Amino acid sequence: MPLEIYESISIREELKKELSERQGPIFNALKDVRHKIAILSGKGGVGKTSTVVNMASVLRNMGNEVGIFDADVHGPSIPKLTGLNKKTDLHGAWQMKSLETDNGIKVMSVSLFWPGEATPVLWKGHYKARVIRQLLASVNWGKLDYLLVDLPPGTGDEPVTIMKSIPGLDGVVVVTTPQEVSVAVCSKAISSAIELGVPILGLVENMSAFVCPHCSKATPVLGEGKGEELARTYKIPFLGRVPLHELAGKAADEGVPVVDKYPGSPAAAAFQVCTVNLLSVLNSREEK
Ligand SMILES: Nc1ncnc2c1ncn2[C@@H]1O[C@H](COP(=O)(O)OP(=O)(O)OP(=O)(O)O)[C@@H](O)[C@H]1O
Repeated sequence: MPLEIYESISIREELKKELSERQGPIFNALKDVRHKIAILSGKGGVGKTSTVVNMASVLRNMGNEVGIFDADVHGPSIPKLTGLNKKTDLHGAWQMKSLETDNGIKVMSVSLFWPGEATPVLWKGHYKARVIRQLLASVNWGKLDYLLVDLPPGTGDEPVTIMKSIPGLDGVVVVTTPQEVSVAVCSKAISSAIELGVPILGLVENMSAFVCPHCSKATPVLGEGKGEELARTYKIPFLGRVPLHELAGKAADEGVPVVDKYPGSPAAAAFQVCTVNLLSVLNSREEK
């Protein structure tokens, strides 16, 4: 048997062990969190963070207790997209306090205590992983129905290390655009999650077509149907497609999820559908 196969088997076993961990500081911090869902994209800039904040808001608006953990150390944009510009406090040795958005979503992100937006994070891989694990363990999340984790983009060991750090992870939601270049990288991310035994809860196709704000005509500027095709290939639930829409970008710049700022817009309606579909996937998994 080739060496790589031995390696992947041992990584998979290690991951399974960590995901089912029933002790330790991270397990304790997350013990009252019912569902833990990570959002993965492979390629950067496809709308992973937008999916996180909008799904979180839809869940919150349904009356759930919701948290967001921003694990994207290099481009932590959750606070910006949720209008959080306060800084959090260090309470004693690594005891962190999450901050709450206006509608009561708990948020933790490196950028909440980082000195300035222009200051880059120059941590090495193993140190980054340690900080992320420490952050996860030191936040008092309390009782949550859903914790959404914004993973860093990529298919390397960074998102994998973070997934490994979350005991009892329900699975991942994958986000891609319909563009060939995004779908290709995304399929790598899906393969690595499958290889590691992480359940894929569903796929969201973002920026699926440009909706003209004047005539409402939809034009598939980044291609058509490739996300859904990818979901079919891997037998992953297709959660829905979100159009590229002016109001989604505008809401992000205003620091409010589009589902709250422009609830009647096509992008808001689409995020709503994707979240409801995600909930049915979770329910059907629970019934099994
Ligand atoms: N459906 C959409 N319509 C219009 N603009 C969108 C849409 N989805 C995302 N955007 C915009 O595209 C940009 C990238 O989105 P976002 O930050 O969510 O992507 P990301 O995949 O998380 O990026 P990164 O990999 O850098 O973290 C943002 O400016 C966002 O407002």
